[in-house]
Amino acid sequence: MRIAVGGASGYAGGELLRLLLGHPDVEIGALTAGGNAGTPLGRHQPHLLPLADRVLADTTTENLAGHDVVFLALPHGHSAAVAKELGPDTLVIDCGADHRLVDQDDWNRWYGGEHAGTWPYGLPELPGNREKLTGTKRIAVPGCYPTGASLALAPALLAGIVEPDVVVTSVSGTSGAGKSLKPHLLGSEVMGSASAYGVGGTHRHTPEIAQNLGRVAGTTVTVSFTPVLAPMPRGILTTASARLTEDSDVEEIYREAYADEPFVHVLEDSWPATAATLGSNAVQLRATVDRDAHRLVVVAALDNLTKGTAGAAVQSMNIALGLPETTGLTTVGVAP
Ligand SMILES: NC(=O)C1=CN([C@@H]2O[C@H](COP(=O)(O)OP(=O)(O)OC[C@H]3O[C@@H](n4cnc5c(N)ncnc54)[C@H](OP(=O)(O)O)[C@@H]3O)[C@@H](O)[C@H]2O)C=CC1
Ligand SMILES: CC(=O)N[C@@H](CCC(=O)OP(=O)(O)O)C(=O)O
Repeated sequence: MRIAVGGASGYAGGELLRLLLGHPDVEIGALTAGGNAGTPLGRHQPHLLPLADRVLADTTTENLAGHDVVFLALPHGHSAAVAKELGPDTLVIDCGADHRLVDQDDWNRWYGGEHAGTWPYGLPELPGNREKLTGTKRIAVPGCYPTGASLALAPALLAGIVEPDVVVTSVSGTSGAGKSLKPHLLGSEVMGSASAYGVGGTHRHTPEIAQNLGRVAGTTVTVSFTPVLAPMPRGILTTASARLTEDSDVEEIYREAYADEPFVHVLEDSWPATAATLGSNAVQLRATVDRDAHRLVVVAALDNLTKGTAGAAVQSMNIALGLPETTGLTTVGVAP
């Protein structure tokens, strides 16, 4: 199976290629970029030695056509035009946000411009998603924050044990912001400091989290989401909470919800930490009850570039193509 990666010089593109180099059914075809087209991949992804001499092509439909699978790891708003020109037989996997949202008003408010449509959503662990991914030729990969937040709260909302009004705080590593130069991500700004941003319900992942949880709960879910930037290259640690409507064995609800999921690990003896998930497609999570506050509290850790993007893309590709879901993916992290 020949694959192409649009945006191969970026963080998500690099992680896709790291995983795809270990996928037994994949042959790596075209690799494209924006301004860095014409330069060797090794200059941008020195960890991908087997591909170091490959020269990046321009991100055009012509260069990406003729592959069985095309991954698009491009900035928001750039995937739709490319995807439209790729034939219906090509599996197109968009790591950006262009095809995630269902509601036109949400799209207009949070992104704007023409809405390219909604594709099957690459978070197989949410009810109904795995079936929609099977055999599809178009996949929208979730945002990294919605992955942690949705997996943290879905079992409780599905079981109906919490109010549909949730609070989520997620600490993220800096690679979540992409590779292009951003003054607030300069080492001197980030090192030795954690800082909140997108505060007060202004982050564009808020509607995506609400969309996922609303679908699970069968009712509108209000989401108060705060992202926090931390001085680490990768990883997301999410703390999510909601008021309980009844006394329940939350540990058992979470254990059962994810018992058959190869990539979601419910911890019993320790609390999730990002370091344990680095480079792995695992989400580690644990739920408990804050008895005095009468709230469910869930902590979830994942690698924003693996399960948060590229790993989810490969996992979803496997499902779409009828391959074993775990092919080319690991739950083994890198530590310390
Ligand atoms: N980083 C993360 O944790 C996550 C990222 N994503 C999504 O994945 C996508 C890529 O993100 P990320 O890898 O972090 O971003 P990067 O900035 O690291 O990479 C962007 C890639 O797109 C290319 N590119 C930029 N502008 C253009 C253009 N005008 N035309 C064609 N190619 C272009 C860049 O090429 P060049 O080097 O030439 O500029 C580079 O290869 C985004 O949509 C992002 O939202 C999703 C979930 C998590
Ligand atoms: C730390 C950081 O800046 N993170 C990014 C989220 C990256 C991501 O998941 O997602 P998209 O695919 O939706 O861009 C941000 O807050 O914009």
